[in-house]
Amino acid sequence: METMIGVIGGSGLYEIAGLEDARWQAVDTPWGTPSDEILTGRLNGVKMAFLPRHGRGHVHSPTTVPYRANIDALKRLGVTDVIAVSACGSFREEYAPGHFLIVDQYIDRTFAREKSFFGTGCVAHVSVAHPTCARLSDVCYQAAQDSGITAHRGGTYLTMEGPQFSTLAESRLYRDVWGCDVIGMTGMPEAKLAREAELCYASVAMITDYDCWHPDHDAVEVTQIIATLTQNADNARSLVARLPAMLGATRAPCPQGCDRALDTAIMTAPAKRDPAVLAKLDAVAGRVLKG
Ligand SMILES: CSC[C@H]1O[C@H](OP(=O)(O)O)[C@H](O)[C@@H]1O
Ligand SMILES: Nc1ncnc2[nH]cnc12
Repeated sequence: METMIGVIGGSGLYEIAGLEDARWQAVDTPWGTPSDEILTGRLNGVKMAFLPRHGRGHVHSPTTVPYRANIDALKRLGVTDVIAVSACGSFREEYAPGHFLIVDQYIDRTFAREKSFFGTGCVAHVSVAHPTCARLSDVCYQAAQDSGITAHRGGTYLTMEGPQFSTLAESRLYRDVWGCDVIGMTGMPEAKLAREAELCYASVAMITDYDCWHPDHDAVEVTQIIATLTQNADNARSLVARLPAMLGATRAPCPQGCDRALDTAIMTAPAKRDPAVLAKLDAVAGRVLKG
């Protein structure tokens, strides 16, 4: 199967350079309009798609990012592997601003977002026990190291609703009691939706601050995040630029089964499925619903 790499750029990463045949493309979805047009092209012969999560100019808040439309649009374009880049606060002394963390677990504290493509008319339950793709995460970790970035492999991303940053009590709870490694506002439901859409998904957290728990550092502010991101956006671009050569133009099935997540997930009996709901699932679940 042909590889197509989808990159979701977070705060501070609104475009990538160097694509051949680059063009910004509007994609309509049954779930609404994505955050922005999608930049498509090729890098080292591999198809690429880039979507700024908040839109160019940072238009969408973490709550209003159209997560379902974004994932559907990438799937609809033929994306197979999604690399999600996110600015995150650190709960660990040794994960310092400027470092990257390849996330492998989440705690989802969001409450004001649509979290599934499925529901009345077509109910499905996918596993998110291992919400990121180990194969793709390994490649991201290697690409970070090859780029000279201080990178860490594996950690838990606490996703808060925002848009305000945490209180000190929340920060201490997430760090000292729940053992989380980083905090951000966008990792969920994005990762859950990518799994429902049978996309391999890896999360690259760019650490920008120590949130507000650290006695020797001021509580996080946007100016601090932007300053760290400005210094590190080139690192993120360097990581992304290495991915096509590492992943190759064709791909074998995911060893973890991310690309077959719906094989046993749909509960609603075929005769009871709502045709209007099925029509909306054409891109996300077409593989299992067509048959
Ligand atoms: C810029 S301050 C907080 C903002 O930055 C992160 O966004 P993203 O995950 O898209 O890089 C964080 O989650 C908040 O949305
Ligand atoms: N400390 C923090 N809390 C939530 N989101 C963030 N994004 C970057 N730093 C953050």
